[in-house]
Amino acid sequence: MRLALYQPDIPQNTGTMLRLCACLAVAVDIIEPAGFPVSDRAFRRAGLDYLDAVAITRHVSWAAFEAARRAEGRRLVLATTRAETSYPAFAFAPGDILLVGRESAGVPDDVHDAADARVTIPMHNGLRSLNVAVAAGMILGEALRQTGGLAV
Ligand SMILES: C[S@@+](CC[C@H](N)C(=O)[O-])C[C@H]1O[C@@H](n2cnc3c(N)ncnc32)[C@H](O)[C@@H]1O
Repeated sequence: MRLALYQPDIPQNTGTMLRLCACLAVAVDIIEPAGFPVSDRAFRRAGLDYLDAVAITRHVSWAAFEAARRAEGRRLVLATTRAETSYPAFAFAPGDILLVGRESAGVPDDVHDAADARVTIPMHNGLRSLNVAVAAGMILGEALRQTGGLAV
């Protein structure tokens, strides 16, 4: 299981997700451009703990990420409010990449359409969305539970 961040735009959310992935032994893909510097040096300068415990792969663009993913034959599962499949009802596989969108704008339509599957966290009526790091934590937890990845 991997977590991919589509053009992350809020450093604090990214820090939270990197820490989550360090603690759960999940590798992270950062799809650039990001809204802030995402180099190792920039993360260290920001005082990000756990950096040595998480495997981060940076991709210069969506196209570069897609090329790498397809070469590895991994399924892409998009977390989105625009899906009908509730995440616990989805059958995750160990090689899946869970993709989360920008805090400000989610993902564009072409990225939405490129995903092999789309899952949602059902929410109370009329509410817009969860914080991206919270959504990532909930879905990753379920995906790892299903695939036996919680025993790190
Ligand atoms: C704050 S939301 C983006 C909101 C944005 N205004 C939109 O319309 O997509 C940031 C990301 O968190 C994830 N997310 C938030 N709430 C979610 C939910 N209920 N189900 C699945 N993913 C969710 C998605 O990956 C989303 O792209």
